[in-house]
Amino acid sequence: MSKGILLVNLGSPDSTDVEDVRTYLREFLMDGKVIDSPWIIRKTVVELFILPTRPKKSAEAYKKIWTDQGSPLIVYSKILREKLQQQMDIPVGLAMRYKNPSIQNGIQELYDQGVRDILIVPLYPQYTMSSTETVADKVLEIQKKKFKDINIQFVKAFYNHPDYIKVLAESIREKLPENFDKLLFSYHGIPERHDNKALKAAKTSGLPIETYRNQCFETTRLVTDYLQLPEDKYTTSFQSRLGRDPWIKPYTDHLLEEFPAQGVKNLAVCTPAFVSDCLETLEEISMEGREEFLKAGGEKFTYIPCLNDREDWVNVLAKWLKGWQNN
Ligand SMILES: C=CC1=C(C)c2cc3[nH]c(cc4nc(cc5[nH]c(cc1n2)c(C)c5CCC(=O)O)C(CCC(=O)O)=C4C)c(C)c3C=C
Ligand SMILES: [Fe+2]
Ligand SMILES: [Fe+2]
Repeated sequence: MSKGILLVNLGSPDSTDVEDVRTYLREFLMDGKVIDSPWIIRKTVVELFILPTRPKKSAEAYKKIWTDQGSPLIVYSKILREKLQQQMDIPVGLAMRYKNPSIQNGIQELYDQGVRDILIVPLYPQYTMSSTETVADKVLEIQKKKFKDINIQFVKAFYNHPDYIKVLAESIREKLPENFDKLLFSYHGIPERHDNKALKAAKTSGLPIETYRNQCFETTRLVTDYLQLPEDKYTTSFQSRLGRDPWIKPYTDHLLEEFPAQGVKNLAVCTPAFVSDCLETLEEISMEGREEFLKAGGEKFTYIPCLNDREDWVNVLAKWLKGWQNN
């Protein structure tokens, strides 16, 4: 059977218009793996409490990072796809979980090229239900409805893969300033409830317990071991909270405010839950987070970019994908 690859990232609004942001947020937040309450409660919360006000605020944030080519997340994902395609002799497609280019179109384009065996690559190093799992759900739903004659496989979470750890660590080493006081690993947060669900499922299935929070701490441990950083030089936190439920701790914004009083004046921040720079890294961390830290008395803030289209990252992905292609 003819093989092909589909990279899948989260997705962005089609533009920074408030209406486009609203449509995007509706699709995103109505996903039962993102807001995991019964449909009627989710619908009420999203339509009555989030969508009337959040799109305007989010559109303003998107405007600050938008490029002539569009959303950074999509631009970086497209460049990554192009560079990977140059190294692969099977088709490589790109799709987004929410909005465009859609997963359905991504599969259709591969199908039209004769592909019947697809490897889905969710561009998330750590696994959780609101990222990797919802990609798998959507792909399988589309396969069942429209592409019954194709075979689908998924790349697993790669947060602890030595190849990934090496490129992440090297990307950090290149940007770490001399005499930094602390390196902060800030990961996208999730509600505590989501991790508790994962823990319960792991206990009943007898599988190893790998909550999202554990995977993030393990990423930090492996990278800092590689870089041989002493324990007082780094810490881990979680960003991007939404709503009133408790999210996994510690919270990035709290640490950024507390650091200067603890003597952390020269801070570097990396964001390893994201492989492509996006709203959450460029606006929330590199703009808002920087401002918060400096306002609290910090002196130097270094944002360390995501892997984006780094050559060593493209090479690692190509190596993994060629392994599957030749299998
Ligand atoms: C690491 C992957 C991600 C997980 C896990 C995740 C969970 C999650 N996110 C929200 C709510 C929002 N996230 C938003 C933006 C956003 N989230 C991720 C990745 C993960 N989210 C990315 C890459 C982005 C940036 C997208 C871009 O276009 O650049 C947003 C939208 C922006 C905003 O209004 O703030 C929301 C909302 C929840 C509720 C959640 C888990 C339950
Ligand atoms: Fe998110
Ligand atoms: Fe955010």
